[in-house]
Amino acid sequence: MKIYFSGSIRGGRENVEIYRELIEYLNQNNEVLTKHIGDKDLSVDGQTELSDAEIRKRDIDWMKEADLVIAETSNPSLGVGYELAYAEKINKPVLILHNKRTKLSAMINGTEYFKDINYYSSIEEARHILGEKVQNYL
Ligand SMILES: O=c1[nH]c(=O)n([C@H]2C[C@H](O)[C@@H](COP(=O)(O)O)O2)cc1CO
Repeated sequence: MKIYFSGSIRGGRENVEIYRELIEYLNQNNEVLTKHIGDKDLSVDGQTELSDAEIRKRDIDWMKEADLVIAETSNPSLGVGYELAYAEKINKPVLILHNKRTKLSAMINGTEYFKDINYYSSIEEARHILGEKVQNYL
């Protein structure tokens, strides 16, 4: 299955290690199209080798190609929020992972389209959730 993994870049890179581990785990049995999100060398500046218009076009194309969008929403990010709304607009299945420490935005939690919202407190728990749920989207 092709997965569009969504996570914060310019919103802050504090959770990059979580993104990296989850992408590595997902990529064992799937193809993650957005592996760069887990790249520890990618800073808060984002992918400076591309223009912002090129980034947006590539990412929208990847999202259209993907079977599933997985968004890690713990670190607030305008891009992640935009991607979630875009996934809703094109009717792409969405699974959300959110750390229990913070409260998810009402604009996401209050959207009926986002039914698969999963709260976790450890990376093991997050991996377990993905292990249980991703296969349901096959
Ligand atoms: O360099 C980039 N590359 C890229 O693929 N994105 C996309 C993928 C991420 O899921 C999302 C992150 O948005 P933001 O940068 O606003 O936190 O936007 C965003 C940027 C920089 O905004």
